[in-house]
Amino acid sequence: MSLSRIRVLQLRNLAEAQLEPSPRINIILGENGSGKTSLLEAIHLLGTARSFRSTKLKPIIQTGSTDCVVFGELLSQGMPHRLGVKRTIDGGGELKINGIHQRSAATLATTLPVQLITPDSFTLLTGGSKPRRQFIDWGVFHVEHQFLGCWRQYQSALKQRNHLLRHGKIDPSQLLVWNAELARNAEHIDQMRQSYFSLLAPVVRDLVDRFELGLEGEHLSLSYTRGWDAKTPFIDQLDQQVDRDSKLGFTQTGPHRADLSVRIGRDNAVERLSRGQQKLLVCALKLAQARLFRDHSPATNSVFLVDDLAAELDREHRTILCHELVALECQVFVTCIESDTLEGAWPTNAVRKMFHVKHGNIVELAQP
Ligand SMILES: Nc1ncnc2c1ncn2[C@@H]1O[C@H](COP(=O)(O)OP(=O)(O)OP(=O)(O)O)[C@@H](O)[C@H]1O
Repeated sequence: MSLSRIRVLQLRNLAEAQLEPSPRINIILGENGSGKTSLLEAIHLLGTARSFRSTKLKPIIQTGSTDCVVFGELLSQGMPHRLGVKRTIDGGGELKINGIHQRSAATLATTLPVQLITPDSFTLLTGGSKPRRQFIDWGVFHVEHQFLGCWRQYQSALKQRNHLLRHGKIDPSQLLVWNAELARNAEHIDQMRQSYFSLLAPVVRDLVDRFELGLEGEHLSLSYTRGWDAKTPFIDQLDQQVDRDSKLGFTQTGPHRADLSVRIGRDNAVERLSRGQQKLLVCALKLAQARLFRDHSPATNSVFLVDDLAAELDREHRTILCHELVALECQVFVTCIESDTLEGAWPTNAVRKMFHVKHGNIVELAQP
C-alpha cells in the first residue's frame, strides 16, 4: 500500500501543493521554514484527521483561510482508494474514503496507517505514560479488530463511573453495573495488549542490536504494566477502592493507567541514554511495530513520516536507520535540510524520489 498522489490545500504555507511520491523512499528537501514538516503534517492529517504539532486546528489552517484540505490517492492490493480530509477553523470538517463520508478517523487509520518519527520523539521515553499507551494501542488496534470497540466501551464506562464518583451520593447498584462493565473490558484490553507486547519486545531488542546503541553488553529490557495490581482481580479492586476513588473523583487504576518501560540493566533507559541513543530507541520501537504490522497485513503496511531524519544522528547511525527503513519495504517520507546529509546513507538499489520545497511549492527533482 502506498500513496500515489497527494494534494494539499491551505495547510500552513502549503497554499496549493501536490506531488506523486515514490511507493518507497521520498526525500523532502528544503530550507528552514520552507514547508517540509507541513507536508508530513498533511499526510498525518490524511491518516488520522489530526496534526502531530498542534491539538488545535487554527494554527495549521493557512492564515486567512477557514479550512484546509488534503487529498490522497493510494493503491492497496492493486485497487485505488481516494482519501479526503477537510478540517475547518471551528473544529469541524469532513472525512471521506472513495467519496463516502466516514464518521470516525478509525477507518482512515486502517486505510493509511502512519508512523511518525520527529526530533521530539524522545518524549515517548521521557514524558508521561499516555503516549506510551497510545504507542502500544496503535499496534494492538492494527492487529486486533476487537480492540477499538472494547476500548470505546471501557472509556464510556469509565466516564460514567467517574461521573458517579464526583456527583453526590453513590447509588451502589449503578456502581456495580459500571464496575462490571469496566472489569469485563479491562481484562480483554489487557489480554490483547499483553499478547501484542510479547510479540513486540523481541523485535525491539533485535532492532536495538542492529542500531548498535553502544550498551556495552548491558541488557535492554522492556516491560508492560497493566495499570492495576496483577494479584487481585480488577473487579475486586474497583470494589475495594470506591472510598478512595470518590475522594479523588476518578478511578485510579485500570488499563487507562497502563505503561511501558524500558530499562538498561537496572536503570530506566532514559537516565542512561544520550539524545541520539534515545532517538534510535524510539526508532526501534516504531520500526518494530511496523514490522509486526507488515507481517500481520502485508498488503497494507505502514507509511513512515520521518521529520529531520539526520537530527541527533551520526553518519553511521543515519545509514543504519535508512537501511532499516528500506528493509521494511514500505513508503517513507523523510525531510532533510541539505541533500548531502543523507548521501550514501541509502542502499544503492533503493527506489527513491527527491522533492524540493520552497515557500510552500513542491517540485520533484531529477532522480538521484
Ligand atoms: N497557519 C499558517 N499559515 C501560513 N503559514 C504558516 C502557518 N503556520 C506556519 N506557517 C509557516 O509555514 C512555513 C513552513 O513551516 P514548516 O514547519 O513546514 O517548515 P520546515 O520546512 O519543516 O522548516 P524547518 O526545517 O525549519 O523545520 C513556516 O515558514 C511557517 O512560518
